[in-house]
Amino acid sequence: MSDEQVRLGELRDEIDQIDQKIMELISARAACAQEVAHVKMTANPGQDVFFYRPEREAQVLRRIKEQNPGPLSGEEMARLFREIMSACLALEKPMHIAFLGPIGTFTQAAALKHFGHSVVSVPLPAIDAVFREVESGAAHYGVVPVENSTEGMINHTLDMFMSSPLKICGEVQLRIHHHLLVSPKHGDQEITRIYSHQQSFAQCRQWLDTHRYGIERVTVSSNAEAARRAAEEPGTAAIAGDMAAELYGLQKLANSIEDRPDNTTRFLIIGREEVPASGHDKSSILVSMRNKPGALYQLLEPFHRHGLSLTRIETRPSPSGTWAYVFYIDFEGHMEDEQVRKVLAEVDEEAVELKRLGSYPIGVL
Ligand SMILES: C=C(O[C@@H]1C=C(C(=O)O)C=C[C@H]1O)C(=O)O
Repeated sequence: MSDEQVRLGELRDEIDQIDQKIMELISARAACAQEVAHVKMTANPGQDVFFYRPEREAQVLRRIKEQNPGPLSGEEMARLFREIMSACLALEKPMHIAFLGPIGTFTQAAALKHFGHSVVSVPLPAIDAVFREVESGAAHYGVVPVENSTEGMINHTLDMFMSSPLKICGEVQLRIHHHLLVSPKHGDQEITRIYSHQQSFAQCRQWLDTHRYGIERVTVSSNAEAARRAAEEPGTAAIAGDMAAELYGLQKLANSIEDRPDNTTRFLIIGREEVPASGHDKSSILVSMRNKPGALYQLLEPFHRHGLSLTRIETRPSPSGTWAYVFYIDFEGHMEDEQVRKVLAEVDEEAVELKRLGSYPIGVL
C-alpha cells in the first residue's frame, strides 16, 4: 500500500467514527424534541397543542450561524440544522404546508427552504386558495410570494390581507435564477415560442430583448406550467428555475438569464396563530387614513419619533371607495415591544382602520 492509500484509510476510519457520533447526537436531539412535545401535551390536556414554534426555531438557527466555527459557512451549517429540526418535528406530526403551485414553483422551493423537507407540501392553484386552505385548517401554514426585488410587490397577496383573518408568521427570501430551458427529446429544433410566467418574463426582459428578440413570448400560469409545456411541445422553450427543470427533465440553453444578479423574491408564511417575540422581529400592518392633507405624514411621524425603522411601505386602492387608499407597512420590532405598542396606539387614534397582520422573526436562512 502506498503512503497515500494508508493515509486515506486512516482518514476514512476517522470519518466513520465521527458519523457514528453525529448519528448518536442527532438521535439524542430527536428524543429531546419528542420529550418537549410530550411535556407540551401533558401541560395542555385535550387541547390542540402547537408543536411548531417559529420564534424558537429562528433563535436556534441564529445561534448556529453566530457560533459556527467553520470551515463550513454559517448559511450552510444553518441549512443542515434546518433539516434536522424539520425531521425532529415531523416525528410528532408532519406539518401540511400549502403553497402557490403547481409543484416545481419557486414558492415550493421557498416553503422547503423555510420548513425543511420533512413537511407535506400541498400545491394550490392560486394565492387566495392558499389563504383558504390555511383558514379552514386543512393546512397548518401557507407560503405565498409578496415581493420581488426586480418587479416589486405581488398585489394579490397584499390585497388578500384586507379580508383574511390570517396572521403573518414568518418570511423567507429566495435568490431567483431563471434559465432558458428546452427538452433534450426535441433535439436542435429551432425555438419559435417561449413560455413563462409574467413575473419571470419581466425579470428577464433585457436578456430576452438582446438574445431572443422577436421570438413569441407566451404567458402561462406558472414557471412549472411553462416547463411542462416545453417538455411536450417541440420548437418551444421555457423560462423557469432549477426545480421545474429537474421535474420535467429539461436542459439549460442559457443559465441565470435574470437581468439583475441580485434578483430575489420574498415570501410570507401565513398561519392562524400569533408568533411570540424571537428577539429579532419584524411586524406588518394595514392602515387606512382619512383622505386629508398631511395624512401620510401623520401616519409615519410616530415611527420616526420612536425610532422604529420602516422596511417597506406600499399603497393599495381601498376596497371601500374610489381614490381611497390603504397603506401596507412593514417595520422592525415586535408588537409586544413597548415602543411598538406606543406607536400603534398613536396610529390607531388617527386611522380609520388599523389591522395588525402579525409580528414574525426576520428571515434567518
Ligand atoms: C423542541 C421544540 O419544538 C419544536 C422543535 C424544535 C427543534 O427541533 O429544535 C424547535 C421548535 C419547535 O418547532 C421546542 O419547542 O423547543
